[in-house]
Amino acid sequence: MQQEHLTRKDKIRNEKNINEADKAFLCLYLFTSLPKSFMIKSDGTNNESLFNVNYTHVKGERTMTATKGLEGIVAAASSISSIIDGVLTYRGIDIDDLAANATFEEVAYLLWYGKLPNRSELDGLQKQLDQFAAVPQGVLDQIKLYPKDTNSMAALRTAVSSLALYDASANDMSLEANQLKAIKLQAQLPTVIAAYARIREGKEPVAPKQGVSIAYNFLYMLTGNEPAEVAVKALDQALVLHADHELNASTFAARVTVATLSDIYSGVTSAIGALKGPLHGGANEAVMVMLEEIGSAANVESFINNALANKHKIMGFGHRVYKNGDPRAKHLQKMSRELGKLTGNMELYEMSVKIEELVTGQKGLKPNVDFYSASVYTTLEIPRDLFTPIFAISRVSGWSAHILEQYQDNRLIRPRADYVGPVNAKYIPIEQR
Ligand SMILES: CC(=O)SCCNC(=O)CCNC(=O)[C@H](O)C(C)(C)COP(=O)(O)OP(=O)(O)OC[C@H]1O[C@@H](n2cnc3c(N)ncnc32)[C@H](O)[C@@H]1OP(=O)(O)O
Ligand SMILES: O=C([O-])CC(=O)C(=O)O
Repeated sequence: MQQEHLTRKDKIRNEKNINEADKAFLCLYLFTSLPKSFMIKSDGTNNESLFNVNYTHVKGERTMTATKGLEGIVAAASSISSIIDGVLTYRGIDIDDLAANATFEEVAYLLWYGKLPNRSELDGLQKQLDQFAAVPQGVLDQIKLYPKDTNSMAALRTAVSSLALYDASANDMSLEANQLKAIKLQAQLPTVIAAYARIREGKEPVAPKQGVSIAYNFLYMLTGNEPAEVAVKALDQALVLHADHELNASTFAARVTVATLSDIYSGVTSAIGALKGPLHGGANEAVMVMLEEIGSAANVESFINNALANKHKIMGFGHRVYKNGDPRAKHLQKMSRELGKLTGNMELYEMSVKIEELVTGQKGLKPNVDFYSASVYTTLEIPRDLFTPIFAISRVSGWSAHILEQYQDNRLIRPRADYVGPVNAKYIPIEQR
């Protein structure tokens, strides 16, 4: 076995380009055979740097130079979603195909079970979602006690953590129990968010409806009214587009948490905390803050020129992995345009297009998934601070699929730090400091 590893490793080392199978192999090889936090580049090019780890010696112990932000580090093998040459797939199916044809429930099933559901499997999932969608009264009572100005993602993080307290199977680590908890979380997140949004306005939560899609139910529970078909369709497609994204920061956080063999609620709570930040999921709300600050299409040019000249980040642009554009953004752009036309208000869409022209023209940065989702959700009359919670409604499918995958072949995730602090320091008694 060791010989086989070495032969393949040497083959890869000598090639100019390595393929995905080789990359996956290398990842496994490196994690099982070499010093455990060995680094490789993930850009597909083989070169000396593939094996070029900068070692330093601290007290005889070999440590490595850190890669800031873990850029290019392959930290897990996964069969859930892939980004290869700028193409995103869920279980091998192109996101463009799924965005055009799949419902969010089909996608969630695909992520959890590795295949598209047949009719009876999809019906079975719908029954389970119906069964679990109601949230324990204890959780609703707690939400009523949250300060009215609580940050929406902080509220979601706390509520999801407390869902565990009402689930007798929270610490059951069997595969069956964890699969069921994944469905439970998927069913309950929309209910929690809609309830929170109503409670803070002094309204009673609306109970979930049975036999309808997650997109429909969320809009229904939020407003108490039957949502328009076009709104349900747009939200459903947005949920499809946000469902999973390989080892993004929140999914990685979830995997790190459960790799200690902690429970699925802890993993999802960690993930919500990571998604909240404006460099990740929180960017969709930050885009809307920017659009509101700009105010109208006439102000776009001066605002963007000024922001770029002052080296401010433009929210919703740039991406760690996609350098030639996020394949999800074009779907959201189209949705933004169509919803604008339907509602007869193209202002946000036109502002967004103008921003894109300027930022791409001047910086070469392309919009990511968060950019056009801001105008889409606003046109759907969703409050700005629910954009990131909506991301979580979708991404909990991916988080839980990754958590299940992590449990299947678990190893504690514990990298090393490159120590750059003082050495040979001595304790100084307090009276001498
Ligand atoms: C669902 C998601 O999480 S998608 C990402 C959502 N986040 C955002 O939209 C926030 C805005 N974007 C960003 O902050 C970044 O592009 C990130 C966090 C997404 C990726 O960050 P990194 O891979 O670390 O790229 P990094 O921040 O090093 O950027 C490289 C260069 O591009 C610049 N840059 C990157 N993004 C932007 C941006 N949105 N606006 C202006 N400049 C930018 C950086 O300032 C940096 O310039 P420099 O080399 O002159 O210093
Ligand atoms: O992958 C990332 O770094 C961020 C992202 O686009 C996502 O989570 O959808």
